[in-house]
Amino acid sequence: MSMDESGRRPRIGVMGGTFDPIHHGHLVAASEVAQSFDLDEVVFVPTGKPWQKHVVTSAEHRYLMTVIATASNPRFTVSRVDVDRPGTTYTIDTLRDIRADRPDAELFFITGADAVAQILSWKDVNELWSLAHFVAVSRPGHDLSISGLPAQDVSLLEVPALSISSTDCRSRVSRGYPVWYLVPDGVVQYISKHHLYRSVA
Ligand SMILES: Nc1ncnc2c1ncn2[C@@H]1O[C@H](COP(=O)(O)OP(=O)(O)OP(=O)(O)O)[C@@H](O)[C@H]1O
Ligand SMILES: O=C(O)c1ccc[n+]([C@@H]2O[C@H](COP(=O)([O-])O)[C@@H](O)[C@H]2O)c1
Repeated sequence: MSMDESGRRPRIGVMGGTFDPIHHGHLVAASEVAQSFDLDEVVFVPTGKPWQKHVVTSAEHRYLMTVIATASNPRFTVSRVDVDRPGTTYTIDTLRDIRADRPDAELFFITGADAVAQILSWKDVNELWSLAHFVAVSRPGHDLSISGLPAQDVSLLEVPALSISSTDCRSRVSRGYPVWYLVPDGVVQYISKHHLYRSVA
């Protein structure tokens, strides 16, 4: 996608996450930011090897569940940059790779309230602000605060509260509880077909 006839730069959201599994909290957050920030596209970027999270499932399964969950939305796409890059996943590399792919675009990195609270611990945090505008969305159970972060580079957005987490989805599957309506139908079927989360919480 390049600049349109009016000279407007494409506005691209980047939704990074471990997505183990992807759920409706992620999808609503991306959809709301797309609406509020007039985005042309949201690129979902499943992590390869996140360093601040215990990952249960292979990157390939998490990537495929993300593709299934986003397939019906013409403005949602999925990138393999983090899955394919060897080594630990850092957002600084994610944003550099997406920028290299979309040199014309304005990037908006989407994070939930829990993730943004940790952002000062992220690799090369002071360089992140020049690569993207950050949008921190509300999440039940977490205070939405951006104190200590550069105000011109970070926005706050209230989104419909969905009290869903991947941890809870994994736990429910392992206990034999349904995850229908917490994750997209295709993801329910993918989890069942590949016997994911049967013995993990
Ligand atoms: N219910 C939700 N509402 C708003 N934002 C969310 C929600 N769930 C996750 N996010 C945000 O989506 C991004 C990716 O989240 P992630 O894939 O780690 O899911 P998670 O549910 O937090 O996973 P886990 O329970 O395994 O820690 C993060 O920025 C996170 O804050
Ligand atoms: O760059 C970092 O150091 C860093 C540390 C923790 C999380 N992140 C990113 O934040 C996003 C959400 O991560 P997570 O672990 O909550 O799924 C995802 O894109 C991660 O790559 C990035």
